[in-house]
Amino acid sequence: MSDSPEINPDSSSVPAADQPSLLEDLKELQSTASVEELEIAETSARAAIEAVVADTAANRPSGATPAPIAGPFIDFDRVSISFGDRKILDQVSFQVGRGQTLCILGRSGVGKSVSLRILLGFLKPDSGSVHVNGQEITSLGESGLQEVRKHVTMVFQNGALFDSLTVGENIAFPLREKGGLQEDQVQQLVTRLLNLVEASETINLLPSSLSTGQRRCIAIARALAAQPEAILYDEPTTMVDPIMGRNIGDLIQRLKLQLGITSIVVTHDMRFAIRLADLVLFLDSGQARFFGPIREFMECTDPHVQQFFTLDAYALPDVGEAVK
Ligand SMILES: Nc1ncnc2c1ncn2[C@@H]1O[C@H](COP(=O)(O)OP(=O)(O)OP(=O)(O)O)[C@@H](O)[C@H]1O
Repeated sequence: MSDSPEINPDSSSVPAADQPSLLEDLKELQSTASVEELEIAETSARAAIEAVVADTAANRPSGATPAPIAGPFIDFDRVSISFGDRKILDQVSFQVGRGQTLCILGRSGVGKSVSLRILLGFLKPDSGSVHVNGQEITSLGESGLQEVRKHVTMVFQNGALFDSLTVGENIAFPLREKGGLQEDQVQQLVTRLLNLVEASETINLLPSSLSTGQRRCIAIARALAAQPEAILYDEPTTMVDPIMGRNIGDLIQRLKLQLGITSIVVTHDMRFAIRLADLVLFLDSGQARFFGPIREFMECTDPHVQQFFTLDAYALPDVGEAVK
């Protein structure tokens, strides 16, 4: 199969220079562009990334970022939650290292989104602990949780954009909220973030005129404006076409490789998970049936995992090939 998905190498074991980057996207231009055009495109791509990285570091208020701790950035330890007499998560554990991407897979209703809401403190587990950068969050009050949400943010399916504000104003919103930036700095950062998500042409549009996929890219740019260390995505490829799905996947990958963002992605899309994940959490009947590297997941012989592959192969025929 010519376009079989590649399994991502463990990012921690690959030298940065060998990792794919935004600049690799430019290789696609090689068949059509002149050497000069390529150099300009490459230079501006590199400049956009470096500028966002620099701004991300420079504009973070001093003392606002907790010092990195040794150990996982996110640690979900034996977490259980029930609604009424329905146990949704039963002693579920997983860990995500800084800069890693975890994909949470499983059939409908197994608690994937509930896990994200627990991580953001919107739901309290009945038992277990959740640490973010070493801090236990399940016992925090609202002000403590708001502090955590500055470092771990969420991109919702619908983008959760303000419909009355233009795209540019939506992205500027968290920058202005945070304070400390001159208006021209806000505008520069908005431009750079839109370049990073390759949507600069949308700056003056209202969200209602965007496609679902574009709204998600803008939501990612707005999430980045808050300078998070981790981004949680709930079904980022639902209701978008395969090309837009691939663009969103490429963007999540770039944020990992270029900005070191930690990602947790809830998805039904196996191809997406194969391309992006360092780690997989597979939820089934309240339990973590599998947690570990994507490569081991692909070889997992647990009958529940195998059944998921089989069902997925019905929905997406060429994923079956990838699983074999
Ligand atoms: N606040 C709540 N009160 C009661 N039940 C809830 C609540 N939140 C979620 N649930 C239930 O918990 C179960 C898991 O929900 P969740 O949204 O995590 O599923 P999911 O795995 O993300 O599924 P899908 O892939 O369909 O989005 C569902 O049965 C849902 O109805």
